[in-house]
Amino acid sequence: MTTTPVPSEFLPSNDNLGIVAVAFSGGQGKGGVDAGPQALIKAGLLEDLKNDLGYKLHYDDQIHSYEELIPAEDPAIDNMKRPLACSQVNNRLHEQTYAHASQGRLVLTLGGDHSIAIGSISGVARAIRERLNKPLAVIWVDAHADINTFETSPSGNVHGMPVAFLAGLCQHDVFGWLKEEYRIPADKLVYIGLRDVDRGEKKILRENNIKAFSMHDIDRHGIGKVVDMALEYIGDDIPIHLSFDVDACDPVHAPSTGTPVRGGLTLREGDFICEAVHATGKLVGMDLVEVNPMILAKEFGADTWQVAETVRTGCSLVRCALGESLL
Ligand SMILES: NC(=[NH2+])NCCC[C@H](N)C(=O)O
Ligand SMILES: [Mn+2]
Ligand SMILES: [Mn+2]
Repeated sequence: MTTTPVPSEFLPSNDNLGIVAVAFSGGQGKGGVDAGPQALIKAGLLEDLKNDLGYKLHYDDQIHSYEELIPAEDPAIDNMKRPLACSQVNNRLHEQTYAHASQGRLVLTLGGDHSIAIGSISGVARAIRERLNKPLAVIWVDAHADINTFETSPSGNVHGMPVAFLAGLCQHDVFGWLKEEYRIPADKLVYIGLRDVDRGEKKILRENNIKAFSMHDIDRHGIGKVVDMALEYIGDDIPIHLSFDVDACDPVHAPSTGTPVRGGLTLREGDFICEAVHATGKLVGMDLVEVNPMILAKEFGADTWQVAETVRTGCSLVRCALGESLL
């Protein structure tokens, strides 16, 4: 395969980092995931990025809850729960990540549930298309495929649907703002870490020939080979957005999340994926989502090791993707 590398002047200058903190939980039913960004920031993540990794941070010092965009009444439409909140928050977030990315900044979005990838990724994709005339590749690291359409979703939760909207596999008037040129091509999407995929999602993955590396593939080939294959599949000619759902990691490392699934990535496997993506030099955006400090706080109290460990895992993943090296 011959590919033209992305000209370096179009890639983010490696010291300018745009940050958007998104306290949104409406893509699913469990409260507390909106407290994720605050927990990550309180743990010192932004200081680490600034002081240890040397980034110039572009952060508005706000944890956005977008209250003004969330209607009091928001009944389900076509099986989508809280459709107006999900759409309006993502539309606003889209403008925020677009504003950073169009100025050549690498964009870090801290969630929040995974529905926010609709806004974060579409904003970056729009800027990349304008600046480079190229699509955006997405590496989606997750226990789940999040590719249900509103028709196939067993839960009606939008955090199980972002990829379907982003890849144009489903469209709905509620998300009418999500234009064609903000979307990502299904053949530049690759999954790592899948282990809990709904029946309807498997059909969508098969029918659209979407590249996916499950935990089974990681067991068989090892994480090094799987990441090599994923990066080779994308090719070296387009920028990458890394969308990391903390539940990709095993519940041993990330127990405080809304939909944990056993048999996941070790901390090192998660960190390795991030390090390898960083090493490509083509990372233009990252999401870190689904850290929910309340999940286990309810059961065991706020200061349990489970909450601290999940936050620590989230911070580690972000630092690795942004260039923390071992030596
Ligand atoms: N971002 C997540 N944690 N997604 C979990 C999705 C679970 C399930 N597949 C659903 O559609 O509801
Ligand atoms: Mn997940
Ligand atoms: Mn997810």
